Amino acid sequence: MSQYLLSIDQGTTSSRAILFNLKGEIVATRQQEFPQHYPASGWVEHDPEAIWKTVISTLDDLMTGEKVHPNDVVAAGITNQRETTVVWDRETGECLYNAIVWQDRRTASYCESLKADNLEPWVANRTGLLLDPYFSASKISWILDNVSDARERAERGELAFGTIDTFLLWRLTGGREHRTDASNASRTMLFNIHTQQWDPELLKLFEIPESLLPEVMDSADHFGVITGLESLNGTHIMGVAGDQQAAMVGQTCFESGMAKSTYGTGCFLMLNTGDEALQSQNRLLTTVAYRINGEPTYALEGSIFIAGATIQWLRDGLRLIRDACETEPLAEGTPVDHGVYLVPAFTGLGAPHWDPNARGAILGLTRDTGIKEIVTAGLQSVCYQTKDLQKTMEKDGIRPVTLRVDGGMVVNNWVLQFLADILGARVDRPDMIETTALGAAYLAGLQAGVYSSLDELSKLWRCDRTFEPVMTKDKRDRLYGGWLRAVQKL
Ligand SMILES: Nc1ncnc2c1ncn2[C@@H]1O[C@H](COP(=O)(O)OP(=O)(O)O)[C@@H](O)[C@H]1O
Ligand SMILES: O=P(O)(O)OC[C@H](O)CO
Repeated sequence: MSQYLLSIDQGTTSSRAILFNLKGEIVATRQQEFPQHYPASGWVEHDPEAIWKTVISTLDDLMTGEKVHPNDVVAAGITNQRETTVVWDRETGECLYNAIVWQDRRTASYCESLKADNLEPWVANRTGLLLDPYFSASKISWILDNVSDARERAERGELAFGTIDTFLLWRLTGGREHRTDASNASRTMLFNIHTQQWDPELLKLFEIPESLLPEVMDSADHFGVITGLESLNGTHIMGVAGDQQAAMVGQTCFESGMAKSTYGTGCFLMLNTGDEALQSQNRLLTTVAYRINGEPTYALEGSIFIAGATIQWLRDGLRLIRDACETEPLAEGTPVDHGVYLVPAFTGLGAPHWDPNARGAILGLTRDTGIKEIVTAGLQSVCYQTKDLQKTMEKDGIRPVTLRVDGGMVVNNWVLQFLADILGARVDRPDMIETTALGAAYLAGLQAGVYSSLDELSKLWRCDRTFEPVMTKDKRDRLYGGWLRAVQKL
């Protein structure tokens, strides 16, 4: 009998079910996209039922298609797009409103009003986060204030809130378990990262009844048992982590100073700071990387809202390319100093600017500008934004000892070479780039006793390719100077 770990990876644009063998190698994958809804400028929503459908159909398809019996699955893990907020009725399981997605900016003015009351330092001290619509708290408040009767029902204890992990766990366990893990809780802006508990003062500030909230567990823990999904009945869910934190586990960045950067829809650079919740003086976030045996490990995070989404926009919005893989040959045939800068502030700017009202721009256009310059500028924008994060970390006196990259974009060798050049630092790509799903599987495997320690997992990491910087410092400074001027113009 073969033995597997199963990972449920619920991302911003698609849901994936991945089966790993116990060496952490992919055995089979299923993936399904679902629609994005943009009901107003700066608003982004998902239909939670569409998310649920893609999750169960990828799971069913994987298990039946690969002829795997639930008894062959040692344990399952869930990893998810973070912050995205769902509120549902505990009795009927019905959602009150669409999921409000992490990218959604509708609560920008509410967050501004809290900032105007000088509450940001107070909130940041407790949560490690900045007052931005990105996080769940203001999204929950919005639902309670805008859906008819929601506040009264919440006060009567009839409603449940969850990030996507919690929503899926609730549904997969037939409404039995209302739980999350510390990494996801740390993105809500209601969780005190020092006490590792929901913070009553923050609940008061955001006017959120405590009865809405899930129980907070370790990231490797016993979350519940799947019922009502024939292909997986009886499977134990033993790992949960937000997708960026799961990627950190998948990349085995377990030592203080190790960093990973994930290039999917957005880009999220996280640096392990060990048991110290190091606070940035330069607008990076402090977050829980993972919690194991009750011990939190913290990370500094730089969040970039738009990375691979720029390439999707070049494909679907501007129709300059038909497929993301066309970007690599186009960039290879373009000098890096073509003078065009694309600033993809489609949903505002994240770290280190945190400007929800900024919007995108293309600068430096001339009569010679063509598709290849604009596409190359799109790829470069992702690297320049990573440089912004590196500079910000340096201001905090921190330089990563290693930078491991992953996510859908890192198949692009040109991007990784330009990244190494513009950072002036080595970039390592592992042979397995599905590190988010792998991290959730590792957490489940740890809890199930498949792996005895984090050290054992570290030994499984394999490098596919290292990218060393070759660009001169002069050229790097010149190119990056142009980017800074472009951002300033916004
Ligand atoms: N060859 C490529 N070059 C540049 N970007 C790419 C390439 N292939 C995929 N991408 C980008 O990677 C992203 C998909 O990565 P993925 O990790 O699956 O994202 P997510 O989990 O956020 O949905 C897409 O935004 C896509 O545009
Ligand atoms: O869905 P991804 O991979 O772009 O990740 C989204 C992040 O979790 C948002 O914080």
